[in-house]
Amino acid sequence: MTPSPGRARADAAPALAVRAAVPERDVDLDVEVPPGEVVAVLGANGAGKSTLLALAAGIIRPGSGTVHVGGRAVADGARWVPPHARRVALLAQEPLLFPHLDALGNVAFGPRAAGTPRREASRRALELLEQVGAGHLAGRRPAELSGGQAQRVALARALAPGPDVVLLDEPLSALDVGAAAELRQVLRHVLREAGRAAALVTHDLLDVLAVADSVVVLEAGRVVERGPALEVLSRPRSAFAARLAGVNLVAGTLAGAGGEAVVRTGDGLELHGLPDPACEPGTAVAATFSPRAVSVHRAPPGGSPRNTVPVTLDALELQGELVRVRGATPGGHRLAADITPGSVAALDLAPGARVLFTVKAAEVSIYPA
Ligand SMILES: Nc1ncnc2c1ncn2[C@@H]1O[C@H](COP(=O)(O)OP(=O)(O)OP(=O)(O)O)[C@@H](O)[C@H]1O
Repeated sequence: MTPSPGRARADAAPALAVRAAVPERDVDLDVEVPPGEVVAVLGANGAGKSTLLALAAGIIRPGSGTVHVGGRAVADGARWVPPHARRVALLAQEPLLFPHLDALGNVAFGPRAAGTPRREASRRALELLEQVGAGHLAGRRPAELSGGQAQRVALARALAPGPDVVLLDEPLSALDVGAAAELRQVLRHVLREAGRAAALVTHDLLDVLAVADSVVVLEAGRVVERGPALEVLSRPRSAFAARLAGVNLVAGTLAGAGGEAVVRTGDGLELHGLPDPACEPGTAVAATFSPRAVSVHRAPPGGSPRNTVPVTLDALELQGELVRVRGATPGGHRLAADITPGSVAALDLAPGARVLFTVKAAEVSIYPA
């Protein structure tokens, strides 16, 4: 797997390495999570995502191959380390907290069971609850927590024993949009920014953008694509990554703020858009917009405040009643527009045509990347 830019040390063992097959599921995987890196695991239903987590967590045994956690073999022909001794933590869709313990007790449970003295375990538990924005909930029992609050506590509990790798199985999918957005930022903070290694199974583009350093895409039990998150999403090769992206995505740096926000790329492309509140000027961001929001022109549209980008077309394909027109900017950013067959004819579009794509700033969403 491509090492993480800057963070993974070439000499450090991967936090997780699964090179294993489960023949009865027709799954044969080769997936690595470098130290300090969050890897998003993507794929359609039945692609093998849960099987990957189950192999890592020790819920199923591989038919052949090996599983390593923090450089230590936890499953191979000769060895089998049970789940509790693997130094992995699993966060599922449902928080599954102990109902009779308060939040602090839930988070301190793992360290206490491992022999940490009570006072030290409580201190550490409170620190983690504060990191996930749940310090004020320390004394509450699970029945007194909202879904989002309970999932924060479950996250703190997963982190408490100091696992080598955190496994997250669609951790936001049971939450409403608002709670999911908040927890997504918490995950970004405690995983990606804190340099904790994790494998995150998700179906959500926003999770990938906010939390993941890199992605692996699974299809029919095999890895079909892997690489840095923005690279895979902006130049998807697998059908699944293309569908997930489903949008135009341009990575760059944020300049300005609010109504004046601009994403600048290294090759001179600028896109005005609406930034997510979590975006900060000067940081890496991704501008996204739907192909349906793009208009195609042969000449610059007069007096328009829209973003205007030169594109050389390389493909036209029918998508329902519209034609998806694809091409690349001079800097190599791949973009798509969905327009009517009538427009395609009127503009005389064909591969090789040089056109201008325009999109209103109000149609461009900017997310932290
Ligand atoms: N308990 C099981 N016994 C046998 N086969 C299974 C079992 N669980 C999953 N499979 C099969 O293994 C393959 C991989 O499934 P897996 O659950 O890992 O996919 P997934 O990507 O997690 O899917 P989803 O997004 O639906 O959760 C599929 O062909 C599935 O039918």
